[in-house]
Amino acid sequence: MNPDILRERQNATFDIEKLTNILDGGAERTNRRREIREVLVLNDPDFDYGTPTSLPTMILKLREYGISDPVEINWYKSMYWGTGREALGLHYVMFLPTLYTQCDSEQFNKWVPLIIGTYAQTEMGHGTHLRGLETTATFDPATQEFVMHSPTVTSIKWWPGGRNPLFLPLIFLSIPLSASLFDLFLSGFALPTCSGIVIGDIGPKFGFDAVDNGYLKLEHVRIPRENMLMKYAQVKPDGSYVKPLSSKLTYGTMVFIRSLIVGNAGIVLSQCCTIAIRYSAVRHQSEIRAGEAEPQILDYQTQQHKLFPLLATAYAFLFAGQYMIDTYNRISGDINQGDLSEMPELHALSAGLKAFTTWTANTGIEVCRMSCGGHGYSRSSALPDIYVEFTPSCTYEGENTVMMLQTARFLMKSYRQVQAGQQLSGAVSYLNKVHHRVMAPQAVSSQLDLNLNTLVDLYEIRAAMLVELAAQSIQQESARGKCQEDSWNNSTIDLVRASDAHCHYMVLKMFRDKVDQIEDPGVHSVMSTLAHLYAIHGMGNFTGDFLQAGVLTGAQVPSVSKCLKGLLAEVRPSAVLLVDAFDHHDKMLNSVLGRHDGNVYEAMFEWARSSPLNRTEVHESFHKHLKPLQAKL
Ligand SMILES: CCCCCCCCCC/C=C\CCC/C=C/C(=O)SCCNC(=O)CCNC(=O)[C@H](O)C(C)(C)COP(=O)(O)OP(=O)(O)OC[C@H]1O[C@@H](n2cnc3c(N)ncnc32)[C@H](O)[C@@H]1OP(=O)(O)O
Ligand SMILES: Cc1cc2nc3c(=O)[nH]c(=O)nc-3n(C[C@H](O)[C@H](O)[C@H](O)COP(=O)(O)OP(=O)(O)OC[C@H]3O[C@@H](n4cnc5c(N)ncnc54)[C@H](O)[C@@H]3O)c2cc1C
Repeated sequence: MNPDILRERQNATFDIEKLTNILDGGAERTNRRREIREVLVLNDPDFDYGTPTSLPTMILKLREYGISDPVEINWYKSMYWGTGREALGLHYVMFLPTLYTQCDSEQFNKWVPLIIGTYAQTEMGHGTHLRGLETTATFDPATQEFVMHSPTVTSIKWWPGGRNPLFLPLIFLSIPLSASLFDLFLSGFALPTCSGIVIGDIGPKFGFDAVDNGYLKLEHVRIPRENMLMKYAQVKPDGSYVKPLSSKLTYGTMVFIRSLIVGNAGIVLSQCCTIAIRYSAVRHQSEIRAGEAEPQILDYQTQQHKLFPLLATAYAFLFAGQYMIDTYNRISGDINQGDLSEMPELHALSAGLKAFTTWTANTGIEVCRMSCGGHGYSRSSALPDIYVEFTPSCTYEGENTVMMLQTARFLMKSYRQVQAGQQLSGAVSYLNKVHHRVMAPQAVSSQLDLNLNTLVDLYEIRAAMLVELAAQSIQQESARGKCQEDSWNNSTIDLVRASDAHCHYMVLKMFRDKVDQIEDPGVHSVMSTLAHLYAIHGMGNFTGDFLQAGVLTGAQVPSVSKCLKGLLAEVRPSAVLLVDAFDHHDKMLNSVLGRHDGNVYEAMFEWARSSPLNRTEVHESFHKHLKPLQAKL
């Protein structure tokens, strides 16, 4: 083991295993995750990663082991495929959940065990604006079929991932009866027997190469009436339409996957922090004091300032992901029982946190890559591949700006309710104080109050102020004679800013609540330090907001920076131990820089030598192209 990394692991001030258990949701979950990793994947003689049979093997193994929980599927897949994506991601996280949540019992029993599918909602002309989707599904009572049709070039289904060229069970969103409502259809076409279908691949992408994203054009293709997913809405044999309790129930799968993406952003950021911090512990470069040995780059304050706030953010997002999934499971359980009262809040929370966490993690991956210098740009670091695979999460499953505006819609509605004298509960209950003006900033002392509860209060006041400012912008636009829609559009910068601040407050609050639950003194101490770092770092990035909210004075601003530097120094001794607690297996990370043993250079040389370009002393292209050319010169 590299001596630097060995030294970093001595004198631990907290129990790493206990922290890993907290991240997994308990010791039993840690044991189960490791069982899946060690027994069901690594020590499985059929484990054949990287071969053409990998995908079918994985599917059959998941079924053989009876793994159906989304988190356990993700544990298995991420061990099997490492940090990359694979062609069946969409099947597990969108196609199957749609069948689970939108099929009636007969359809469920008929389809779920049997098929692999994709989710074809987006069209060439519309990905965000679902009410603008153009694909039609027209019911023909004479034949008891729906006629599926792509009326325009912009209605061609575009992007469905994992498009299987031969058999095409897919979930469709189409406009069967009226522009405002659309429903889900399962359309199983066996190509090429089924005429009226034009299918293909949309071509090379920025990345996501393991997933074949396709296109699908339908020309009056007929499917049985029974293929409409009929849990919430039905078309009867006589053609009568039974509307769902809410038209937004059709959107349920997107809420589910957005809820998963929150935790996934934490996982991906934790992978990158593991790579960058372990590498920064073994990389020596330049000098701090003339004549002395080159220091570990982790001892540079700027390197700590790049990485330690991201380390704190990774923990914050992992805890937010746990909260999001628990909230999703609770509310979707209520929805299943017909209680839709909290559906709007679930939508607003999942949409906002999906955007907030993916935007932050997306930027953070690049900071981790650049903090590793040239070796960070090598594919051997795994950081370029992680970035390329993660960055579309800011676009898919709800484009982030649009998602933030959905959260803003909920915040504005909540603000209006408070103005009308209603008492709010849940995540927006802090807006009650705005109405009663108890949001007045506390007496701000000359010293920065570092109590975590106080910091959460300051973030709450900041969010409330920005919500109020956005609402006032809309009111001012209306007062200028603008219609409601234009008043909204002319305030969308403020609205996104308010949603961002609301999510930031929510994430810090979840972090603080999780720290409060930690009983082990050592783990509590180090997690409390990270939560403080997360809060103070955000205060440094958004100082203007806190000044504008009156919860920070100009005189206190220097102490924010001073406090931040102190917290960076406090984290430094535990940095490697804190990434060890993420418990990412070398085989999954697949990173020369992030190896657990820290033996980076030896592994990098071996990695380079294994490159296909180094198979022969002189590359064949020399003999094929250059040598004949030289002979002519
Ligand atoms: C730990 C385990 C980890 C597992 C790993 C998971 C990681 C993930 C890996 C990646 C997986 C797969 C690869 C990705 C493949 C990508 C697939 C896709 O992208 S599928 C397509 C996704 N498309 C979208 O998300 C479309 C976005 N657009 C919309 O959702 C809507 O058009 C919207 C919400 C923008 C607008 O809808 P609409 O116009 O109908 O509504 P209004 O804005 O007019 O609002 C009216 C009213 O409705 C409420 N509303 C809207 N949506 C919802 C909802 N979903 N639920 C509840 N309520 C909703 C809205 O709030 C308004 O309410 P009101 O009271 O009137 O204000
Ligand atoms: C890797 C990848 C995989 C995908 N897989 C699938 C899949 O399997 N199945 C599927 O159905 N789809 C899939 N998609 C499509 C994806 O869901 C859409 O790209 C996404 O919903 C964004 O919609 P759009 O492309 O129409 O972007 P647009 O909405 O056109 O966004 C373009 C710009 O317009 C802005 N904008 C749009 N509306 C508003 C508004 N109301 N207010 C302010 N600004 C606005 C956006 O903020 C953005 O800046 C995938 C996409 C990617 C990148």
